[in-house]
Amino acid sequence: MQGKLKSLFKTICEDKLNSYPSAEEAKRAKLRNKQISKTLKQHQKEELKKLKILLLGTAESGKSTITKQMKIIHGNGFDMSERLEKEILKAIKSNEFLEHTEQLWADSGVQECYSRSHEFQLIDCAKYFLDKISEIKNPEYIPSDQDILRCRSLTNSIQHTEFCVPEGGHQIKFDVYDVGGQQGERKKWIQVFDGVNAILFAVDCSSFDQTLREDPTKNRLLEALENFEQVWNNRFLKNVSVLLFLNKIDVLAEKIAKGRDISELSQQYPDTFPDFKSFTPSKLEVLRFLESYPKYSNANSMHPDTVKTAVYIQHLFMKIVKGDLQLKERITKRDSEWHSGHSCETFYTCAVDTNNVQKVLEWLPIPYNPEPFEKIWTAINF
Ligand SMILES: Nc1nc2c(ncn2[C@@H]2O[C@H](COP(=O)(O)OP(=O)(O)OP(=O)(O)O)[C@@H](O)[C@H]2O)c(=O)[nH]1
Ligand SMILES: [Mg+2]
Repeated sequence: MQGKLKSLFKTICEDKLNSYPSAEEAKRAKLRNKQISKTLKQHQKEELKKLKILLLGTAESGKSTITKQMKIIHGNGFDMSERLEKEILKAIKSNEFLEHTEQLWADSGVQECYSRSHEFQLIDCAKYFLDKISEIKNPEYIPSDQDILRCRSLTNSIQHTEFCVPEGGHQIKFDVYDVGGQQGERKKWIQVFDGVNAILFAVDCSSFDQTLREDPTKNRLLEALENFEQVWNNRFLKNVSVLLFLNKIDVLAEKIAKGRDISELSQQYPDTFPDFKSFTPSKLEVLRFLESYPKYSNANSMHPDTVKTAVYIQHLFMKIVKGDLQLKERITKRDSEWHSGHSCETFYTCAVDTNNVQKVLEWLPIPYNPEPFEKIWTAINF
């Protein structure tokens, strides 16, 4: 018995001795600890310089096009393999197909049909590519940046893009999330709401006379307003500021020049769309618009109703921001105190125009700055 106790005591002592680290091991553990906390601190610092941007908005509003612009302006652009992978090249069936398409596009009946394209579903870029079939027919054809920007490809999963922008001696990392805007895609949006620094909400301003692809009974602009109302009043986004991109101003200008008129909506939905004819934008509002589009400053280059329509649409979105317009009964009414943690700034954009987007994006690192949006924007631009 005594012998057994003795050996047990010996085993315990040896185990205990083994469990204590040697001086050398303790030193190494301390060093490892130091390294880990250094890495953590470094990581925290990097996290601080990271901006998570969410691109939201209904389908075909231009979210993916803006992401492509970010890649061109701040990323590495598109390399040859990406260009050759583009849908444009996949869409070219054969030379014979292109010949027939070219002949059809030259037909007056088809042109007449195109002039009424707001009455059916046709992608925006159709005319752009049909006008350049002779170039696309060339076996040497390689899509240009503009061709890639015009190319339409529906987003049906959450797309993540990263790029860095130098700012004040350090790099700000942008984490951009592009989502699908069709009704069925929007339930996925909540997955990326966590830790968002800013929302970039895209609106197709030219869509006032079109209906949704996924629901032909629903007006596209009304859908965009309702969707924006949901985002602006979402409790998870209470402290997230919104950059509202009133997009496709070029398409809007073309439509107005052809005689399309937003006042038709006032007749259909008088509670949402106030009388357009009696609406007059202020001088400052016109100036703000022209600053984004200096080419329209020449009175001959733009129908006067273009700026009027763009500002009219901006007012509709601002009414939602101010709580003066409620579209969906089920959306909880929030007061100005509830909204005090975020703001909304609007921009008139043309997502396929790199200069225009660059001008707007130059301002993007600013949400990193603790100053409120309005103050900075006013100081820089007006
Ligand atoms: N002319 C013109 N075309 C635009 C503009 N913005 C986007 N487009 C075109 O509109 C089409 C749709 O744009 P996308 O960027 O794919 O739209 P999206 O919001 O990502 O759409 P979903 O992925 O379905 O949510 C593309 O063919 C773009 O080239 C614009 O400002 N002007
Ligand atoms: Mg998309």
